[in-house]
Amino acid sequence: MERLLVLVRHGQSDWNLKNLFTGWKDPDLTEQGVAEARAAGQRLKALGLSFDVAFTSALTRAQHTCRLILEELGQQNLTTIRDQALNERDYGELSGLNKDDARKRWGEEQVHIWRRSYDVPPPGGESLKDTAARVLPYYIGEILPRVMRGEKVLVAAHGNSLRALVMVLDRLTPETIPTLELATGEPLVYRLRADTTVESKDVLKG
Ligand SMILES: O=C(O)[C@H](O)COP(=O)(O)O
Repeated sequence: MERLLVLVRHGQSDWNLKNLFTGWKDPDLTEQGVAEARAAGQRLKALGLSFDVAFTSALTRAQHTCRLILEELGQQNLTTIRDQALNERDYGELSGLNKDDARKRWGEEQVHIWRRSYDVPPPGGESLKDTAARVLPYYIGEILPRVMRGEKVLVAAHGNSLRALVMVLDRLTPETIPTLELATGEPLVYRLRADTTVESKDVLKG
């Protein structure tokens, strides 16, 4: 039985383009982001993949990405489950600030720690550990059981909500997680074993 799980970070958003911390703010995709999402769908289609269910967050950029991928696959009517458990990390007081301005104000190193460390939250926001504490129970309770039943599952979400998931799938540690970067619109195709661990991982680059 195939146990297929595909993770995709949304395409470029308006605030990615403007270099702003986004978090739970809700900008839509840019034109480039739309093209990235469609290209992701095309790459999945080229591999002959299709899905039985899709999951996305409560935020527009991820939902839009999910819709465009499904459109490219000819699966626009597929059951799509939205849940804020899959939302981007809450960036707290950084939300809406320019990332370069933040580096000038707090220093390169501090901003990098907020963005990429495992357990240091940005002011008023969520660390990756906090994000994992909502993403992983949702994965275990809602997503993984479907994968294990043989349903082919698409998850369209965010840089940090997916980093929390990839950390577990790829067995990264608090020490190695800071180097993990997820590109926009680049599907990660996982196949799982019967014991839920990863049998294979393919990154569909453009
Ligand atoms: O929320 C954001 O600002 C981005 O989507 C992800 O930000 P990061 O690259 O700082 O993790």
